[in-house]
Amino acid sequence: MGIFDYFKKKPDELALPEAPQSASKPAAEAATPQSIFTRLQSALKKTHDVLNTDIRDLFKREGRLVDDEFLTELFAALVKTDMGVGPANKLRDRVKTDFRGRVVQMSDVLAAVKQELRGMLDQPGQQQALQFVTSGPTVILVVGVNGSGKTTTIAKLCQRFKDQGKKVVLGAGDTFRAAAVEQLTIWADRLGAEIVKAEPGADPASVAHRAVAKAVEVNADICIVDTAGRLQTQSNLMQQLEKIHRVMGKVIPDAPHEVLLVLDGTAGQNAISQAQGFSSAAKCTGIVLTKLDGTAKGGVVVAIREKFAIPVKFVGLGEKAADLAEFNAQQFVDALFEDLV
Ligand SMILES: Nc1nc2c(ncn2[C@@H]2O[C@H](COP(=O)(O)OP(=O)(O)OP(=O)(O)O)[C@@H](O)[C@H]2O)c(=O)[nH]1
Repeated sequence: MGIFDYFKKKPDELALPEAPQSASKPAAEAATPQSIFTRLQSALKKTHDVLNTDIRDLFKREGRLVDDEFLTELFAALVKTDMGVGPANKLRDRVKTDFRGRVVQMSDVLAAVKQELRGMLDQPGQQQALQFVTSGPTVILVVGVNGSGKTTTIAKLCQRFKDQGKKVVLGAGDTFRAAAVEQLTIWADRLGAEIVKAEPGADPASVAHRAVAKAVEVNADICIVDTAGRLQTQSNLMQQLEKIHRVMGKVIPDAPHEVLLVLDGTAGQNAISQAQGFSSAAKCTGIVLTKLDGTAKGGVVVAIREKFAIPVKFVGLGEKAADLAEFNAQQFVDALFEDLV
């Protein structure tokens, strides 16, 4: 069911997305590091369970000799999370270097795996936090394939910015689908954000241009522009993204300041190939990996970090407006191996 269908339901049937809180959210409801970790932990439960079952199996008996058989089994357990062969090989090699020929406890191996994994996920030098400009609106363009969670992510970001007391303008740049415009309009109304839209079939670049101009006019802090879902193979649509870029830059010279590529976490390794085409054509500055809560392939974050020069900035942990967390390597690794150590 698309998110739009939820709005057609009666309020008491609305499991999601949740209605926004008032503009000034009570401090008690603000996300604490602990509550974010708990949410991350429950979102990663499927991936965690698959990995933990396999790793526990490796250590059925206390103390295990690290030999070729063990290393192959460890590799297989890691690869199942969809982290990719390269990262799984690296982790196996680390364990091989540290422990080969020795009898080890599970905690020894996991400490080494966790440390190596954190190093792989933490990429110093990358701007992981969203970059805000110091004057004028910060312009965020949101791109991705159909159904990856773009509109939901925009709503989540909008809620986050409104909670921070920021003024937000949304641009309904998915002019291919009337429902997408309507969906974003409902979100804008709920969240108290201004929205710029056009008739179905209108040029999305013109909507993007008007949205940025409106953000300047009303002195907004943030302008977030939606785009239609597209495949990297649709070269005309990919060129359209470049046009959207150009016209935004005519209003504010260095806009868009962030281009977020929304990837569906349930796609696992397929998410990687989606990212490859987009990251260059759309000059992406960050990735939002959605639906981590619905997948046992959460290890794909590792593969994305390994392959791309752009950081994972956020992860989607559910369908509600609050289910968006800034990506944090330490928390991710801890949530993945929670209970094992
Ligand atoms: N479980 C879960 N579902 C999500 C998440 N993010 C989005 N969804 C769901 O994914 C579906 C598609 O989300 P949309 O936001 O409509 O996706 P979109 O990319 O805008 O779709 P198009 O406009 O068709 O390209 C909806 O049912 C959302 O509720 C998430 O983090 N977790």
